[in-house]
Amino acid sequence: MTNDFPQALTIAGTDSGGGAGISADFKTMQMRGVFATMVVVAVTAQNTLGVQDALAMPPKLIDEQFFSLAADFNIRACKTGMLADSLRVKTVVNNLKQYNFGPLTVDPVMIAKGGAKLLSEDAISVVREQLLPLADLITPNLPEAEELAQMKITTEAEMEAAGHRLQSMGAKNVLVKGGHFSNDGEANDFVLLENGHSFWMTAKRKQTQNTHGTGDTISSCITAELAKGKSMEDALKIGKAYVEATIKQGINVGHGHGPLNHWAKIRSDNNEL
Ligand SMILES: Nc1ncnc2c1ncn2[C@@H]1O[C@H](COP(=O)(O)OP(=O)(O)OP(=O)(O)O)[C@@H](O)[C@H]1O
Ligand SMILES: Cc1ncc(CO)c(N)n1
Repeated sequence: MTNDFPQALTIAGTDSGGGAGISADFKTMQMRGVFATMVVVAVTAQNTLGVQDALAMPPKLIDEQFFSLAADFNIRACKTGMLADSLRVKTVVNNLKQYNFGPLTVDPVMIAKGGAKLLSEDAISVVREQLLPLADLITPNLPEAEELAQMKITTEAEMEAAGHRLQSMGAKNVLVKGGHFSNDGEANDFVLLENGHSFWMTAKRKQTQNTHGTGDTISSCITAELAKGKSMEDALKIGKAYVEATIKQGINVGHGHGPLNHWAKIRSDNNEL
């Protein structure tokens, strides 16, 4: 058997509400034509109104999920999302060092849109020192970039400076997401590539509260594209186009920060990218 259909892995937490975390990753990878697999690090009781409860998995069960996947699949790209605490970050780091699952995208998830902590305070330094250096791509939002780069970010120049700092700390490529940037009409993200080339990915900001899972969706789309063999630059551009489409072609589900429309179509579906 050839086992060559594009396969990707998400290492993250579940969202019972279906909009973020592994739920968003699976929908995104499925829509991008990639077979999705998962390592569940934590389970959350969550909906569009917030996170009601969470439980992290025993490290042994995390190890066993990695082992099961490595024993059977041909995973070509992987990503991390919610990692809960320092013990789980270390467990994931150990496994990533043991197996080759292709390029690693680290989405350093810390706080959910409603304010719930998805990563304990003491785990931030472990992410910075042990996980970030393994990353082919790191995709922080602004508060996460501030924590990891240990600097304030209030301007686009500071977004660029944070990107350079994160690269100097060991991440090969960096995407600093501007969804939290307090400017008027735009949602612009800064990209710094391994070869030193940098650029901005721009989009008009949609006025909507249905943005639950945007970070998970862009990082899992990039992971799916990398699993198909796209270059980092093309994967990033497709990720941006896809998340923009899932927001703009929105749906209404739930009573709070609603989920995205993962059925959304983008230009690259006509092979323009
Ligand atoms: N209202 C919006 N309109 C258009 N694009 C948006 C909007 N909000 C966020 N984005 C884009 O979505 C992507 C994710 O950005 P964001 O900074 O919101 O991530 P995040 O905080 O990690 O998301 P989450 O925690 O919900 O998963 C970025 O490309 C950002 O520019
Ligand atoms: C499980 C999980 N992962 C990530 C996020 C961030 O979107 C969330 N809200 N929940």
